[in-house]
Amino acid sequence: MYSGVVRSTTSRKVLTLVIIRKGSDILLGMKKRGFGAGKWNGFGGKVEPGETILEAAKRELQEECHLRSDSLREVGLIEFEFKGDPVLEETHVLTSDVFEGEPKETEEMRPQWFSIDNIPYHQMWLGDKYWLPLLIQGEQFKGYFLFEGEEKILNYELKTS
Ligand SMILES: Nc1nc2c([nH]c(=O)n2[C@H]2C[C@H](O)[C@@H](COP(=O)(O)OP(=O)(O)OP(=O)(O)O)O2)c(=O)[nH]1
Repeated sequence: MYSGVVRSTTSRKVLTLVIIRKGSDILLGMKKRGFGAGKWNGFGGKVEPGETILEAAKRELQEECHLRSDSLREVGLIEFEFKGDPVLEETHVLTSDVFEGEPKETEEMRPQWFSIDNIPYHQMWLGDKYWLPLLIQGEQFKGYFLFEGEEKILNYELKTS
């Protein structure tokens, strides 16, 4: 947690977010329902009790787009906070370019490959344009984003390690 940031959070939700790469493409999914619906995003969700981060990331990748990967690496950790919401979302970002299967649409996500030169940032979470380029460059990073609603960032911090 960063110094100097005043927090009023009382609990944490641990989440995963997987970005699969293939050459100069990344795989995103259009979220069809629930939190973040209508946005392109990586694949992920809540870590269930008794699961490791890695197990949860693999499970969500398979559930949401039918890809399997035994080579996911954690490269980023981002805390998302929403003003007025006491829950801090601790999001573990993992990536790999080794996977099995073909991306397949599910009830949750419609997957699509995007060139890294043509990422649809205008239809993604607002903070993604800050940290996703770091992942693409192969960097490891830690970040914090304070949102007001879904469409405004009040404050953010991002550093590479
Ligand atoms: N790219 C991006 N992803 C985000 C942001 N904030 C945020 O929670 N996410 C990710 C983390 C998770 O992968 C996902 C939210 O997970 P969730 O567990 O609430 O979604 P869900 O309702 O589909 O949950 P589940 O049932 O699949 O576990 O969105 C953000 O600002 N940018």
